[in-house]
Amino acid sequence: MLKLLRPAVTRALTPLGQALARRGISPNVITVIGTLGVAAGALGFYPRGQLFLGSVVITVFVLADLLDGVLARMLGSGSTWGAFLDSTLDRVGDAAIFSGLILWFMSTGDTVLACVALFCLVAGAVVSYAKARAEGLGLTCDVGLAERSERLLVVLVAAGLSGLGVPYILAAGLWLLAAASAFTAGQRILHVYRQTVPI
Ligand SMILES: CCCCCCCC/C=C\CCCCCCCC(=O)OC[C@H](COP(=O)(O)OP(=O)(O)OC[C@H]1O[C@@H](n2ccc(N)nc2=O)[C@H](O)[C@@H]1O)OC(=O)CCCCCCC/C=C\CCCCCCCC
Ligand SMILES: O=P([O-])([O-])O[C@@H]1[C@@H](O)[C@H](O)[C@@H](O)[C@H](O)[C@@H]1O
Ligand SMILES: [Mg+2]
Ligand SMILES: [Mg+2]
Repeated sequence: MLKLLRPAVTRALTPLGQALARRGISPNVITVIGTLGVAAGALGFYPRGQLFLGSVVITVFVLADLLDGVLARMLGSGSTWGAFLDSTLDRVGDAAIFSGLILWFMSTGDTVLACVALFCLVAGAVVSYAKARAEGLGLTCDVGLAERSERLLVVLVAAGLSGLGVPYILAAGLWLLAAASAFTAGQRILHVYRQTVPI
């Protein structure tokens, strides 16, 4: 769904991409800085209960994940190493976000929400892995309700609003995300099954 915003976001990030390209900055540098920023924001703020500030910092750095691709395409067609680095470091960023929340829930004694956040992390990884593995096998898997952008949107907005004092929003967001991620994993598995098993 959020994929529809990609052309508009690309247009918005193009001037910044051009400025970085003129200075000879590599997309890989943006990828690494974005991941370090996401990890620092998530592990520096979330475990201390600073959920609003954490979400704002993570949002700023997670947008580097769009900028690196814009810059790469501006400089040519993008590199195989860059594509690998981008997807691999996305896993590090995702792990940091949910680990930050899990550490916060554990410190408040909320083991149920800690488990839900852990489920979101694992289910999100399964969703991304299913697509990567399918594409590695020469199949397609570009389907699903909750892709990474949607998952990030839900967790960042829910954590941010919770940090502003909105009650129950983080629990509601995480339960919703857990269900949507599990559903998406099912959609992708079915999509690959239909391509591989003659009916
Ligand atoms: C008060 C409320 C404030 C709200 C503020 C909202 C601000 C949000 C602003 C914009 C939201 C924009 C959403 C856009 C969605 C776009 C959807 C999309 O498609 O995203 C995909 C991206 C990038 O994915 P990927 O990395 O796979 O693609 P790339 O474009 O990078 O291309 C990859 C190819 O590029 C080449 N390459 C790459 C890197 C490299 N080093 N070398 C290369 O060669 C190579 O060929 C690759 O194959 O995905 C994302 O996942 C990031 C999107 C994140 C969206 C997060 C949205 C968060 C929004 C709001 C959170 C607000 C919380 C604030 C708290 C306030 C609470 C009240
Ligand atoms: O499939 P999905 O879970 O949205 O997300 C995936 C991302 O998490 C991954 O890092 C990216 O490089 C892939 O192209 C794919 O889009
Ligand atoms: Mg990217
Ligand atoms: Mg990425």
